[in-house]
Amino acid sequence: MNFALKLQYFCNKPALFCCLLKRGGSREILVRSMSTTGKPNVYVTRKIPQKALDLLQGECNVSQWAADDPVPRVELLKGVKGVDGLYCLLTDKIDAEVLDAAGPGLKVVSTMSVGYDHVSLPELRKRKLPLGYTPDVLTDATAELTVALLLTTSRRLVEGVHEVKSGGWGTWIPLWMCGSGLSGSTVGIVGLGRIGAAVAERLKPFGVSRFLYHGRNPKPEAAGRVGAEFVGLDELLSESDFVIATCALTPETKEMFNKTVFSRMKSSAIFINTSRGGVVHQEDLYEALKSGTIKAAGLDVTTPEPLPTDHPLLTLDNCVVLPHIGSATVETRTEMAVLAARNLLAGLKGEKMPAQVQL
Ligand SMILES: O=C(O)C(=O)CO
Repeated sequence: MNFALKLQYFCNKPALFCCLLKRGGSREILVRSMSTTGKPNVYVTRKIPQKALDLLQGECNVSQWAADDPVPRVELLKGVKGVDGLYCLLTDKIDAEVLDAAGPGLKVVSTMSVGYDHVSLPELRKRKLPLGYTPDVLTDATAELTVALLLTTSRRLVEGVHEVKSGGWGTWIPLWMCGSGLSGSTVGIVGLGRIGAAVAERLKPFGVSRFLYHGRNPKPEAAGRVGAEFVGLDELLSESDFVIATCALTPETKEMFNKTVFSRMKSSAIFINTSRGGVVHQEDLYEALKSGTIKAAGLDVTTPEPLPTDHPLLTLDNCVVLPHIGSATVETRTEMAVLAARNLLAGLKGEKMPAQVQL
């Protein structure tokens, strides 16, 4: 929607008073809608799918950073002032400062993501604030992308396409552009949660011979579906041909994939990360890829995001980097946005949310 349409759209809403501020470009527009109807006030930190916005606007007065770029911190701190509910994204750091800026009327925080490492749980606990998130609805899309990234990396698809376009494709050569196959391989999954288990189920038909997994606790039900063995991290690293990170980012997993961990993997190992960039020590990964300590890596997540275009990882042929698109199907992103809206609405009423984090 362009600026003029946006203005019209919000001003057409009954009982809403609109104020739009254009800040040097149509991508940075703050939409404020205020009402005297006694509905709860909520702040939405980004432009979100219309279906979710409609749900919120049906029951709330919505203020929104209606742009595709993340809300600047200073605007976030202003925008949350006095709201009852906060609808945020994984790019927004929700900490004591934001919660204090919102004030004592804040009843609920809802994030349009399954990961919630951007939200300070101790600060929520302190304030007895519930947190909504979006598990399940993105499992299939993220597992699908993980498999796609694994195959892209292991079969060197990006390099291959580049060779075709650049004239590097000469003739059929027996060992040219050879990668690694999944058939008969051992796959190690760090974090056999919903997404990790869905990845394993999708990889099984490729003829993987062994699945190993590591995490805080054994997951007998998910593991049973693919015959995965719960093992210590060292065993997983030394035995796996593919190491896949699908664990949450927590203080325990922060930068766990470091020099020591890479040195314990096979030199033929391929590392895939679709969880959070923060689980990887990126300088160590670069060294491991450059030196041949491991064979290749496929990353859907990095630190920071976006990864600067001059980042050393982007100079490597054996590293495939995607722009955090694990859950990026239209259906999935819409479902995530709607679930986050439903969570927020339930939290505002003091009801149990459809998907609430156990704090
Ligand atoms: O929901 C999340 O946590 C994501 O990373 C979206 O892809």
